Amino acid sequence: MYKKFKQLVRADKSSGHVSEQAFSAKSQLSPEVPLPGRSGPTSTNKMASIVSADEVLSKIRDEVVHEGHGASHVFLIMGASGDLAKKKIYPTLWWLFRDGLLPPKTYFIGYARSKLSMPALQKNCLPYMKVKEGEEDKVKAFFKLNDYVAGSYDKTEDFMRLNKAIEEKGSCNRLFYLALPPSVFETVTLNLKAVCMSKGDKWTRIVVEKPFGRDLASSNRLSNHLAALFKEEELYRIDHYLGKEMVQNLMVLRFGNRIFSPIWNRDNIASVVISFKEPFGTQGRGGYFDEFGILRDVMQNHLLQILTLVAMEKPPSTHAEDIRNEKVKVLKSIHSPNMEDVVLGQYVGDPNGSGDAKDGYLDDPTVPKGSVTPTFATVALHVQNERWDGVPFILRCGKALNERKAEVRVQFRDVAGDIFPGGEVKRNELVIRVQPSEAIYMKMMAKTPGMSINAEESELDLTYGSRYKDVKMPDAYERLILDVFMGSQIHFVRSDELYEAWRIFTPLLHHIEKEKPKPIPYVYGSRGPPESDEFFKKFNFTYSGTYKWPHSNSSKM
Ligand SMILES: NC(=O)C1=CN([C@@H]2O[C@H](COP(=O)(O)OP(=O)(O)OC[C@H]3O[C@@H](n4cnc5c(N)ncnc54)[C@H](OP(=O)(O)O)[C@@H]3O)[C@@H](O)[C@H]2O)C=CC1
Ligand SMILES: O=C1O[C@H](COP(=O)(O)O)[C@@H](O)[C@H](O)[C@H]1O
Repeated sequence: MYKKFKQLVRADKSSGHVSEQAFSAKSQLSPEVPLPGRSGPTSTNKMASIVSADEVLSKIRDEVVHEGHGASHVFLIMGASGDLAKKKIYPTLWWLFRDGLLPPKTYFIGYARSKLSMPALQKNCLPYMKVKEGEEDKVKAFFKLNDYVAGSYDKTEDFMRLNKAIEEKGSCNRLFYLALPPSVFETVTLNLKAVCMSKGDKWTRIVVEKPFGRDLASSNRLSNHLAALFKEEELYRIDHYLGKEMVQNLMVLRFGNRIFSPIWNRDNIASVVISFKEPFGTQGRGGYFDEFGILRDVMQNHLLQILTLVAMEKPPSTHAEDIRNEKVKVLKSIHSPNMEDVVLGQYVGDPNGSGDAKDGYLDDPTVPKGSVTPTFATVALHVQNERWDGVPFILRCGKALNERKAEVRVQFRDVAGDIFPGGEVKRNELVIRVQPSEAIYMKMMAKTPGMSINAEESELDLTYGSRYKDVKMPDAYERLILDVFMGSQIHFVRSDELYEAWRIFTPLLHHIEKEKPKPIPYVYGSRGPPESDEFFKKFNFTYSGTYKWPHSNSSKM
């Protein structure tokens, strides 16, 4: 029955196979879904021109809550019994509800195979919801709006029951969050399309979580499947890094400041480093991780998305399609890296460490014996266009490292004709710290205060913790889920972006899988393999180690 249904939908869409070009043409044509009560691009521009999180939140209240035309919304959590649902999705919905950011008539329905009662589901989620004292009544009110339907992922009758539960809420917009394993993805989406779509003037939006395939072919299969069922503007592919404050800030920083545009190019920038570091290993989830490895888990999506925002040309507007068109152009200018552009590592236990740190990746009982899956990778990508030719973009990510950190480091070229004796002049570096403790700082030379005329390293510093003391910084999922309510796709991945991301990484991934190069061992809690630092030098990133920041506890701010 599913096959037949799929064929029918495909037949409807002429060829049934949606090519890369077709994706691209279609998404370039389709305008962004407008905010409730407003026309598309204008409203989106308005949102993007606001900088502070507080302003954004109050604007959202205006736009979504008060201009929601009184429409009912049902938020469906598909896979409601799972890890993502309990740790991220339910807590996020609760925070949005608590802060009054959701449209007034929003209901929540969880769906999964487990025969759970609502109190049992509530018990699973509560530990992650950070309910504060005094919020007990509100949390009760939140759960009163929640229902749970148990059903299979492949029986249409079960989806009919789900549809009935939705219909009991009246005519409503429907937002399906697919917090599901890839194995049930196809049958669930087929059933949703068959029996659970909204009717009349109400919309249906589908939020899709990664993994979006595991290489170009599987990702294309998934994209074609989804394109046969839903319109691109109904699909929201989440990359939660696009919901982070400092990642969203990249556009404003680059295009809202006159000082950066003239220097943002190969004439002035020596190299760009985009880093992700985590201080813990696979924590017993190595079985899952081993199927993907760090390149698929973090680099191909989060770090590459950040790269596109650093490297893209200025879009004509902040309309989602204009931004995503520019991001795709950057990706199209990147060739696949080969093994000379790569350092791979795998963590080993630290005999002197405590707790988890004693165990290496291969000590995780869920990891296959002798696995060569990398838990650390440094890759140099080259954006071969007029702006960036010759500027390496060094992407680096790893688990079980010495700290939690995500940052972008734009290192400028050496000052020409240095007049200061003793080699004191160091390269400028613009650092955008994504997490923890958001900050933007420019490492720069200044005269040593006092009688001397020496130059010394100092900084221009925008530390969010001190500059925006009372601003509540929303979590990435809060922003992104609200975006879905509002119909804004700016911070979601379009199908052609996904295509290009896999095109870049698939040859390398296949090579690694075939040749099984042994990753370089690095000790749990270290900075990764020393070879990665050598690699940085080779790709024109100069580390002097001389810069000193006066506040010793800066990274804890
Ligand atoms: N607003 C704020 O909060 C500000 C905070 N600071 C803080 O000051 C401190 C120093 O600033 P930062 O810009 O990091 O200064 P540095 O240029 O000294 O960079 C230090 C970082 O360089 C990396 N590194 C170490 N050895 C090498 C190597 N051989 N090759 C390449 N990279 C290497 C390390 O990070 P990795 O292990 O990731 O490679 C290290 O953390 C940081 O803690 C920073 O957060 C500074 C300015 C403003
Ligand atoms: O997507 C993923 O991201 C998390 C890190 O997210 P963060 O917001 O905590 O930085 C990572 O732990 C996980 O392996 C990866 O799949």
